[in-house]
Amino acid sequence: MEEVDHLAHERNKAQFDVEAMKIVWAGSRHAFEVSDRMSRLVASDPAFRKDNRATLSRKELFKNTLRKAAYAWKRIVELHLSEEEASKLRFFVDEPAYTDLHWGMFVPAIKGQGTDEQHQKWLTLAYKMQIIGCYAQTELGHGSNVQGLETTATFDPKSDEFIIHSPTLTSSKWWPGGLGKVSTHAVIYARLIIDGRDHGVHGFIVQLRSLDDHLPLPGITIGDIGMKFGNGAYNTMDNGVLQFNHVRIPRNQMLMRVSQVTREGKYVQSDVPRQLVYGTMVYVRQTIVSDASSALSRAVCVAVRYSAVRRQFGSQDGGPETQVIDYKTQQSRLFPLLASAYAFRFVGEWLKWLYMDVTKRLQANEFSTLPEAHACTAGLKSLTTTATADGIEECRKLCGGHGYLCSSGLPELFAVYVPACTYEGDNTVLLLQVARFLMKTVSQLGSGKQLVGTTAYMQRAEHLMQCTSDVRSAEDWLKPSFILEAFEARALRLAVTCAKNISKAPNPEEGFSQLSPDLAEAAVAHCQLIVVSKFIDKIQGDIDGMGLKEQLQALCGIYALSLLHKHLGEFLSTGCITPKQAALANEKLRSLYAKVRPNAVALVDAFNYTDHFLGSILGRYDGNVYPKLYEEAWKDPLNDSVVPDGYHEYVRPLLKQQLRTAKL
Ligand SMILES: CCCCCCCCCCCCCC(=O)SCCNC(=O)CCNC(=O)[C@H](O)C(C)(C)COP(=O)(O)OP(=O)(O)OC[C@H]1O[C@@H](n2cnc3c(N)ncnc32)[C@H](O)[C@@H]1OP(=O)(O)O
Ligand SMILES: Cc1cc2nc3c(=O)[nH]c(=O)nc-3n(C[C@H](O)[C@H](O)[C@H](O)COP(=O)(O)OP(=O)(O)OC[C@H]3O[C@@H](n4cnc5c(N)ncnc54)[C@H](O)[C@@H]3O)c2cc1C
Repeated sequence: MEEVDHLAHERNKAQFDVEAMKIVWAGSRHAFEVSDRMSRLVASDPAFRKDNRATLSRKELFKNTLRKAAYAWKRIVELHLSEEEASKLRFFVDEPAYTDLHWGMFVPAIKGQGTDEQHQKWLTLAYKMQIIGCYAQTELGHGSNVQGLETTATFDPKSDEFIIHSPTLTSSKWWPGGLGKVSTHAVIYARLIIDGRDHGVHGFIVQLRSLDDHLPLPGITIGDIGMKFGNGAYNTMDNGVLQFNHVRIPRNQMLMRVSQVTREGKYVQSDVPRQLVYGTMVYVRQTIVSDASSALSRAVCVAVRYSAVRRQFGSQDGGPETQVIDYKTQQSRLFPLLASAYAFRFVGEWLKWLYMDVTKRLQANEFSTLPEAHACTAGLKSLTTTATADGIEECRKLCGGHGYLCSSGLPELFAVYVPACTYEGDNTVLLLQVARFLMKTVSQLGSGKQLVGTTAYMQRAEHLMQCTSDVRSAEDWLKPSFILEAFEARALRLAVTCAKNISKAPNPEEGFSQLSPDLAEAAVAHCQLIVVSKFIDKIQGDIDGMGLKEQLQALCGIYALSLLHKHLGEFLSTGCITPKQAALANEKLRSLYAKVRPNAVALVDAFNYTDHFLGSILGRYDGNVYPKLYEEAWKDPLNDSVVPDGYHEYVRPLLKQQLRTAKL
């Protein structure tokens, strides 16, 4: 039967070159080609089927994940895929698995914190998956407070070993992904104790399970921590618990790039800053920002396509009803999310560049940009994951009742995604790290110190603290200089107000603690400024293709002005803009929604997602929603029989009883 594209009329309206936008979204032609090839490879292979996850028991689900991970590795080896291709393939398999932690944290931890000899030994094994590793930092009693970890690594000079021990229940490692059932090794974080002296938290490579029979090694107790939020979802991952009972490891299994312990038991701190022990978290936070754009764009793709298919009310003379995407309220909820998906894509690209830059500098023993890299990765991880988790849920609501069906793909996407607000640093805790960085920067204002990078705008404090916006027309709000000035002034004024209020407290720590809700808001304002400014930079760079710049300008305007609208209280109370200018911003926003409307479907097509990856009947490329939803319902195991199991035991007797009562 010929396939009908129910969204063709929408695609025909597009005013830009979708194929060119696919390249911009992917970052380069090369990145697009790799991504496109890997997504098709996964989508066309029935071994990667994923539409049955919500109906599997935990054990079936987990075994299925093991099968897929093994099969993915087989394909990676058979096809001689590069690291980039392999990581894309795993991405499109779209199922959290122990391999995420092996490649995403265990390998980077050894790379970042190990010495050359340690790389030689451990990375060689890890690259071939001859060992499987995880990242075991969090404990039952402490996650955010890394300095509060209790596991100990005591140096025994006699045997030249460390004794790894869990002294309390709360020191049990708790949460590490891949730990529960699969990992043979872990990078664990423990307090280094030498001669009774505590040198703080350090990383160690520890073998957990036998490479022959997979049983835990002596002194190790290990298991899965149990079911998590949602059906399917993150339950494909074996988040684990681990206790050590005086487990011995050789001295050379402490990760020794940052500091070393000599044969004689001397602790040597190299020139490298101690904070590099936290380096893996900086790396992963950076990848999480790019992942946020992937997750949000996926939900937005579903909601945009379905909003174009769905009709409700407004039929004139028996004609078709209104597509719900034409309701202005739908647009005002949906288009800022579409714009955010693009914004997070571009800020993620920039953050990757920043991370690579800081890594190069660290290799050359240049550490000056590390605090900024920490603040940017922490802040943007927090900002983008909060917005994405909220955005996925909003997309579910934008799809009405059908959004609540698992076959919409949105409930599972939300359940898989929402822990990103907690893992790799609780989002509030991370905002407070940004705030600390901002308070330090504010305290340097006027000292003559040159401010660079994302705080360079504070250099113009004298102007930004007293300026009023020159916006006179709605059109002015499209000018980058007006938008930037309003966002810079708001961020700086919020930060300076916090600093002033802290200085009134008996001491800075007390002041910081009292002011922390305001500080978190100041951190959000600073991070939003970064996203807006990187979006503007992107548009001002090389963008080829018919109509691309216009569309991206409209999306950038929507991103910035919808934030301005959402945080109007802050823009007005800090005196950055007037109520009149706020009304003009709203007027511009409405016109931008109208500009994006005919392009909305094409703008989500530019994500180039296969139907397999989207995993959503509502978001199908061809928009053929209703027949497929109807078909899908009959596949539910509950529909295997007409009369359900349990009817004769629990329903029939009730009905009989009512019959008897009725006769009486
Ligand atoms: C492609 C691959 C995909 C991969 C996907 C992977 C799968 C993902 C699956 C999910 C997997 C989930 C996996 C998981 O979840 S893994 C577990 C993740 N855990 C966390 O993220 C814990 C969060 N807590 C912390 O990071 C620290 O304890 C914080 C930071 C809160 C405090 O810390 P502490 O009490 O020590 O600090 P302090 O505040 O006195 O600060 C002291 C100084 O240190 C500086 N500082 C602090 N931190 C950093 C840093 N990082 N780089 C550079 N510098 C840093 C700081 O600015 C300050 O500097 P200064 O002011 O003195 O100059
Ligand atoms: C799905 C998932 C996967 C994970 N994978 C791993 C892994 O592979 N390896 C690993 O080591 N860990 C892992 N973790 C653990 C994760 O990193 C921690 O849960 C996370 O860092 C948060 O720490 P916490 O649980 O101690 O939260 P808590 O710090 O206990 O947070 C509880 C509340 O207290 C607030 N709070 C805490 N401190 C402050 C403060 N100073 N100021 C203000 N408010 C504060 C928080 O905002 C939050 O609202 C995973 C967690 C999840 C959910």
